[in-house]
Amino acid sequence: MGTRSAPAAPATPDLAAVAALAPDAALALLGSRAAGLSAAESQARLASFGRNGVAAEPRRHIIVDLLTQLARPLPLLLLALAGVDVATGQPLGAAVIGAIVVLSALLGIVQERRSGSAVRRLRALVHTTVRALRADANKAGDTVEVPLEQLVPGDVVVLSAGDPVPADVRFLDTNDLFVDQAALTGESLPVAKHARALPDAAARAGDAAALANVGFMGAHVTSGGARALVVATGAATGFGHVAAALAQARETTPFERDIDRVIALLLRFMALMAPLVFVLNLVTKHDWYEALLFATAVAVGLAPEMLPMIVTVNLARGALLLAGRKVIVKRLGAVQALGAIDVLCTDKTGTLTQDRVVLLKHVDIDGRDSDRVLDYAYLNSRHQTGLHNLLDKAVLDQPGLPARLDAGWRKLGEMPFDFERRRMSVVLEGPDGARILVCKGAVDEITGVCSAAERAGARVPFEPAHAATLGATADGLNEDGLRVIAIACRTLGPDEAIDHDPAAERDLTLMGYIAFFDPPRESAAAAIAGLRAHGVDVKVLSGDVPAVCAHVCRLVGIDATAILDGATLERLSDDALAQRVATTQVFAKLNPGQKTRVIQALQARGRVVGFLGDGVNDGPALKRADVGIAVDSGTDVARDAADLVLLEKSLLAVDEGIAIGRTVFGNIVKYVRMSASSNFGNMLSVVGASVLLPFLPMAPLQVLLNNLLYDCSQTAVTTDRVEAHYLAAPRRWELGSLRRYVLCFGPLSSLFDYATFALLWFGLGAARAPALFQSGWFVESLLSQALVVYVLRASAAPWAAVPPSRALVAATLAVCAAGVWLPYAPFAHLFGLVPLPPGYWWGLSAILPGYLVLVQLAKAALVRRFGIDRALPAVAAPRLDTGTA
Ligand SMILES: Nc1ncnc2c1ncn2[C@@H]1O[C@H](COP(=O)(O)OP(=O)(O)OP(=O)(O)O)[C@@H](O)[C@H]1O
Ligand SMILES: [Mg+2]
Repeated sequence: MGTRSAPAAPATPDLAAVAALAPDAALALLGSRAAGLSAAESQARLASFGRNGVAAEPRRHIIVDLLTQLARPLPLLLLALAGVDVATGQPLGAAVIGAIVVLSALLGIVQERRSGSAVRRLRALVHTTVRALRADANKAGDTVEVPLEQLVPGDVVVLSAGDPVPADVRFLDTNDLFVDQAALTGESLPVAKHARALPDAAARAGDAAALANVGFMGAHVTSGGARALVVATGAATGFGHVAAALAQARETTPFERDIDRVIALLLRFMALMAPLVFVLNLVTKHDWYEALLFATAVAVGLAPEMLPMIVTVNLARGALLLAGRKVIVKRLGAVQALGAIDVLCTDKTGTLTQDRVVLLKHVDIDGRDSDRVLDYAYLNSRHQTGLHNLLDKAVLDQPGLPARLDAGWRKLGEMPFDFERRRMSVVLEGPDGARILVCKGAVDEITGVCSAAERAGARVPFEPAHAATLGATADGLNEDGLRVIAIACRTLGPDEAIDHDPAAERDLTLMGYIAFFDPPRESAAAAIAGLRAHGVDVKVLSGDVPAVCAHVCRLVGIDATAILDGATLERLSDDALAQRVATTQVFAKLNPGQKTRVIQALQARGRVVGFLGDGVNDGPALKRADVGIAVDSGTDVARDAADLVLLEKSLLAVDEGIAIGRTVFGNIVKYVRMSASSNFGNMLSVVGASVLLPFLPMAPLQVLLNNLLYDCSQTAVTTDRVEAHYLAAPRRWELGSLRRYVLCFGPLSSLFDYATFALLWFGLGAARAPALFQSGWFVESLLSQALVVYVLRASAAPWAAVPPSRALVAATLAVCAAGVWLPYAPFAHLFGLVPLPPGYWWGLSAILPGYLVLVQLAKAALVRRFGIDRALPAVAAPRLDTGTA
């Protein structure tokens, strides 16, 4: 097969214009051909059109990163001051300021980059691929798996049920294609698509969603198949901006907003204090330049510049730990959110139950074995082109059937499955030429469209009188925990048209039932008990009937006494539903929209909700939940919508993941509390010293250096262990407890600063030696902040608490050693540091332990008075109803 020379990549054409063209003309317009692009063409186009992603973060050069870091008010101010230094003939000072500014920016960049690339590597493990035709493939019509992000306009892709529509596409040929574009247009039912030209498409350009021969990025194929031409990718897609907006909206979790609030709070504090420090020093020392320099340095010390970086590093560490448990993080914020969830909602099949469903029975309406029922079930599963789920697979796996039924039957039409109708039909022509509609689906949804039943070979009308006896068979199977699917048929009239209209599902004859054994996973009961022990409620959101849900729930230890079904839920107002979700653990017969409503109702009650699912019908719920968790073996739609992907289907991994998320959260809280209190303490000392002293209490450069060293040591907090109570229950951020913390430990640390001042001033004659005073405070401040971490990191006493991580110990030792050594370093004079007399060290050896002991006493008092940070309002423990597993 010859490949023509690569056509030039055209600009992205208008989708409506392409819709108006015949398939061949559409291919030509995009410079493509039916056999697809060649590998080289696709490469070239990828370079000019860019990746097919809405939120593609370009990899920036480190210099660009550095410049962005520096282009913020504080670094700019500092660099301006360095400029003043140069102008006033102090190049050394300028160099040191410059070095410190660049160093602290680099520290942030390096950490964030390391985290970023780790997360990107992990994400690459779960990317979605599409089958694309390659003009230069070995065999015409061969497809290659192409990562979704690498699709380009002109690519020809092959789509089938369960596939996401990977870009904006023009269908080239279709085979009973139905597409669900609810996420984009709000139509809840799948819409039929075809490949014919729509000459008037341009006139309806405003109503792109109505175009029946195009598919939109963000939709997915519910049934049938198609070959499609990629027209627009990435941000150029019609809904690219919508998707980008959605992605954006999703980025800020309550936790992230809390972090932003803390940052805003600290910035306000800084904005208040820095001018005050400037004025105080100006008034007392009459040197505006020194005062400005000092106030700026203080501002740098107070700026929460490291906080975003610490949060990112913490989350990335969590993501790596989760990867070790075979859980892949797609959105970094989800690590913390996973630790925060207090309800886990889960789908039933494949999560609580095993991946294998076994067909146990095929019976007529009276419960007698019937091969005819199985035959019809097989014909339906065999010819339907929607996703083959576990039920279809179990039917198709029946031995012996294919040989008997594969010959002689021809498919004429199909009414694909959807989660509103809960049934699907195929229209077939039998070996005898008769045309028959075969329908299978949920029992109520089938009997609703039946007017008769087959009993002992005869067709009996469907009268209310024996509706009860009819139901009894299905109910009996359900009671045994079997999933039941009803089978019904209708012979079509000779002139009855065949199309995709589900209205043809009427006047059916109920043939009987097929029943499946869907055993629970061995690990499910233990995992659910574990989740509950960790303060996480487990709720089941299923599309199946109440009886089957109840059966499975009993086996895995979920209380199923009160089951809310979809129809009842539909009648409840949002408020009423919010009431009901509190006491209900099991929700049955839900459609995808109702799964979402349950999650919203829980969120309205202030719950943090995780959702675990694997089906196409779980997509909206996965998006809506605070953390959407999909399984790798599930549908692409589910994996796309999820924040976390389980490589191994196991609830145990979720339970372990929650502990990791909580550790991350615990360490972030730890960092915020410690740095906020030490900042506050430093402020109290600086303000007092500014008023009392005739010189600056610490040279501006020393303030900067001190801050840099402390920040370095604090990054190791991300590796620390957290206390058991942090793991035991979900915790929420509490600004109240942060305030308490800061108001208690800030003044305490300041108290010991003043003790140091007194020692230096009265004991060591620093009144006439500013450099000695400044060096003395520099060392005390650094050591006390680095060491107090060991008291504040846990609510238990240091000797009783969980041991600190080795990295934290190493970082603290390094910083303390640096602090002791710096006054004696060969370059000490650059920072205005001078050697300290023995008297100072003696004094310090009393001040530091005194400080640590007092902090421990104060902390113990706080814990006694307010408890270890208040946990969430206790979740009413559900009654454990353990059946026999
Ligand atoms: N392949 C199928 N053929 C016919 N009917 C089906 C098929 N798949 C599902 N149904 C019907 O639709 C109902 C809802 O589908 P499904 O069980 O997949 O929903 P779900 O919410 O994912 O439930 P689960 O919690 O069991 O995973 C099923 O109980 C069944 O009655
Ligand atoms: Mg399911």
